[in-house]
Amino acid sequence: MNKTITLDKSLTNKTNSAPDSDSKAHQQSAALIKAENFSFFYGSKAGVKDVTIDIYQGKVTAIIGPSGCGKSTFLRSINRMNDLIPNTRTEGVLSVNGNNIYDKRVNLVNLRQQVGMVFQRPNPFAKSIYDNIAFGPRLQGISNSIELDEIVESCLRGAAIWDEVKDDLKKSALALSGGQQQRLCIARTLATKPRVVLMDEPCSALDPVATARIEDLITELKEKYTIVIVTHNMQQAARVSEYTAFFCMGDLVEYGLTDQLFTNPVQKSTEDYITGRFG
Ligand SMILES: Nc1ncnc2c1ncn2[C@@H]1O[C@H](COP(=O)(O)OP(=O)(O)OP(=O)(O)O)[C@@H](O)[C@H]1O
Repeated sequence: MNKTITLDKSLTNKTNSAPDSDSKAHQQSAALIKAENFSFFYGSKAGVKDVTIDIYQGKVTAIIGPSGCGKSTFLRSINRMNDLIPNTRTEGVLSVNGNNIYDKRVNLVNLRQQVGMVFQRPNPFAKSIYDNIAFGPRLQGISNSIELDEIVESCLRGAAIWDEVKDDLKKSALALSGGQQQRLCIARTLATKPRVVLMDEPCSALDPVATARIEDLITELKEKYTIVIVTHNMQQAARVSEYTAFFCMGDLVEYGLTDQLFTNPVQKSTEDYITGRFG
């Protein structure tokens, strides 16, 4: 992943591309993430099977489905977080910006810099607010204090938390509320200048007010980032995403525009899930 990122312009719609009715959105965005017959195995058991999907740049894509259907497995595959689990393997291709991320030559540090991740529970470092944000840039070799100050401010602004913390940058991040901690973690992710932000149920530990702030933030962030969010909350998927992928038992069952998938699903199992008949 040392290559400069350029869009793969040759992408065309194929299985599990979003439907043609969204031609306007297609004109404006290209697939940044592409899975082609991608499977991820834990031992002999597939967590996700034969997934083919185009995920569009600058859009929010929600991944929904019942517990154990492979949502997190697929999400974590996009920045190879699952690599840490022993006895796992993949089949097929998963590419980001035209680069097969499971190619042996991929530099994982670069991959995770370009594909950041926000987890279920906020996980700030036991450091100051400032040092949480400056951590990644410092690792990337930035030591100039003026430059670091600018990065810290712009990332905290980008994550809609600057006004709340600007006078307390030396305070421990652990002293923030849960919702503030999650926005701080989003700011920390932005500090490495990712192209993609993966979010694994980012609001599951938050109250409704903090959840609403994160949802507003997601809507703002999609101007600059491609966001993929796993959520159990279908209302949240409907509120924040343009595209939704419904997984069931490791299969990608249906993928399309969020409005269409929720109002006029093609597959019976999608309809059963979104109407609460199972899951
Ligand atoms: N570390 C692991 N080792 C072995 N099997 C795993 C591991 N993690 C997940 N699995 C299996 O892979 C399948 C998909 O799990 P995954 O966590 O991706 O589902 P999920 O849809 O995200 O579930 P949930 O909504 O409950 O978080 C499940 O059958 C699960 O048991």
